Amino acid sequence: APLQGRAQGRAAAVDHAALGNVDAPAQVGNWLSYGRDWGEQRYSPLAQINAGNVARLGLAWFDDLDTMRGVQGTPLVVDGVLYNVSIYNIVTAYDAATGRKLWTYDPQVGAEWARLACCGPSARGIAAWNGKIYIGALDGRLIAVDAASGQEVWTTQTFEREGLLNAYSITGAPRVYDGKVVIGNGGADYGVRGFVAAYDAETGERLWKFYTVPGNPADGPDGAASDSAMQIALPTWHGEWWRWGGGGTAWDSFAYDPDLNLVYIGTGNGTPHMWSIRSNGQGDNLFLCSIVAVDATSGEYRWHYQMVPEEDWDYTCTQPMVLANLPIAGRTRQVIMQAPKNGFFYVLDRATGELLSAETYVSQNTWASHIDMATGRPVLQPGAHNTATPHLMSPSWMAAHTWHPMAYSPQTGLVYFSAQEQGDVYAAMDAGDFTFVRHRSNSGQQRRNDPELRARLMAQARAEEKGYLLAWNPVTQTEAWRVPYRVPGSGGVLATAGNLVIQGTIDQTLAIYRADNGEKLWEMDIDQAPVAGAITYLVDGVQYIAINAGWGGSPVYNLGPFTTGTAKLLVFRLDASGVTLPPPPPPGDLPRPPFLTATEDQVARGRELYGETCARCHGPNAVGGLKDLRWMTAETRARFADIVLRGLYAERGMIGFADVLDEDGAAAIHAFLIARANEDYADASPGAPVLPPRREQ
Ligand SMILES: O=C(O)c1cc(C(=O)O)c2c(n1)C(=O)C(=O)c1cc(C(=O)O)[nH]c1-2
Ligand SMILES: [Ca+2]
Repeated sequence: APLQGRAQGRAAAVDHAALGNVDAPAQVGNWLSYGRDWGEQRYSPLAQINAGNVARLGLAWFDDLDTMRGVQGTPLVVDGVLYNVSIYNIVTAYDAATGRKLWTYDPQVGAEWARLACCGPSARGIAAWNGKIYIGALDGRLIAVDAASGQEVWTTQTFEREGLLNAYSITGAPRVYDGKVVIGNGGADYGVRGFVAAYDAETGERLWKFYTVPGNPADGPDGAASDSAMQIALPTWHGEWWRWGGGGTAWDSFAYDPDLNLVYIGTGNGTPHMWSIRSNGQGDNLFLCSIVAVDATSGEYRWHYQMVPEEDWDYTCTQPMVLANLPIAGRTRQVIMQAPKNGFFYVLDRATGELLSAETYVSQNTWASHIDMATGRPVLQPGAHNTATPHLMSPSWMAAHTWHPMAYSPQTGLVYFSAQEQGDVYAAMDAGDFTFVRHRSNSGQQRRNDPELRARLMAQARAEEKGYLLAWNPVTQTEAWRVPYRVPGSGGVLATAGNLVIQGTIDQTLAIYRADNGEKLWEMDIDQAPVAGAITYLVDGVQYIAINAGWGGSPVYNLGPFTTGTAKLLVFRLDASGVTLPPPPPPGDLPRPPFLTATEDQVARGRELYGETCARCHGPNAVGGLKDLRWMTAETRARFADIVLRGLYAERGMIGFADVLDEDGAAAIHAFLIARANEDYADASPGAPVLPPRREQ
């Protein structure tokens, strides 16, 4: 009861008007918004934990989130109460010092949303304002709950659920800017028309709506805040893109400048991915893969900068956007920075959208050689656009950097983020062969032609891949330092005034580095590879670091036999002792795969169907997903069609796919999985008995 009282009293008392100035004394110990401040710097001025003493860091408390799925959420801390969000948007309030649970709110998102959302039931964050917590649920509900009690205050449905083009979902965190809740949505890989909307934080009433791409011109204006902007966008589209929605979803990042009264929207890829199908291979397709600045009050267009004209690669510019004031060419510039999927780091003037600089941060970039500073346009590499012939693109849709939180330290002047080099093979389907299917990946990619060329290119991509923590100087556009990892897939980043940079790693650790030079100061095995960003906060004079540790989401597939414990919320402080994590489950023997009896054609068909239907959750090439399908038991194999077609495991989120697959298709996928298991069994199971022959004669 006393804790409850404290939560009530304090959550209601917070001076949220100070959110624009999170460094006001009353706010220094809090973490009030997804990126901590409206400029999304993910930099905390707290320095009690610092480079000199971080070696004394220990686990203070943890909570088992009881899932093997990826947990991407950034918690919030408001005056001693930590609000966390787990999969399916389940929100729990804890005493931030002790971990004692105060309340849990489960919005009861249906398990089918594990499939209806492109990338699993992830939730990256929640928002706080004036005694309320805001949840953007996967199924499109924007829900306000009372911060003290966890009781629902209001709910608004933000998108239509029915109809061919309504494959929307919400994975990103809502933001509250001066009493307005801003939320976007995802679905551009399936086929939607992207939009962003703002709601009154007290009532849930919609204030404005901004479409990021034009609809069917025959339908006339939308009556939305974006109507004038669509006049700019429309001439850059060709063909009949609206039949598939066009895409351009704002599925993750926003930022806000209260002085300029601008909301910055990061937009995503087109639907279908192939430009040749979507727009007859013509036009820039505004506002795909752009930063669009709109007036916070009216939602009206102010400026845009398109990073990826002619979007053709599932490149998105929804990656974190960070506002800062930087000394550039002798004067202080108000900038917005982003490191999107395409491997370039951009610095723009955030008042005007003027491009100040852009440089690639990856070692090879097959998309563009450089950005032409006179026109602001990329200079594409020869052959960058997709044709029927498979070619290797790096960066690929897997991104040189994706949603994983990025941090900027005003103390070092450096930006920190998880970078990776992961190429992939692209080939465009003939427009005439493209059929659109609701709630399925509608990429327009062709995945069967030239298998030998593909295999060679894929082998090259795997041989060249890298993952590293990058410290980048945004003024000089050069690398300051890097920490290389074994493989891609490490998580989001936090920077603090204690000269610290904090990141969960693919080696299943939490690691802390010196912010100025990258020297490793502390690392702990946590039996999980966190993808989320850490936060830090102060309660009763003690500084804590918290992180959700649960691997998943953005495709990372080369983890090898990856056994972890369940996802957990971990909280650390100096000199904590006595709290230990339960041991991870033992690896266990891999079930030996059965003989492959299918034909090569059946396996190839299965590979293609797997790529379209299963890879998002189970990992590209059947490696590293939520559940590794190479190592199914004989019992699971016997039930394969019932699981895949008839939803035997629907309550776990694996709902049936009978609407897009038939018995033959399911059998082909099974054949592909058996083929993959046979390929990998010897390596994955060292010491196992000699492999059975690959194929029965
Ligand atoms: O186009 C979209 O609407 C959309 C949505 C999402 C999402 O909502 O998670 C992702 C992507 N695209 C995407 O391209 C992508 O690489 C991606 C990775 C992840 C993730 O959770 O790790 N989500 C998404
Ligand atoms: Ca996408």
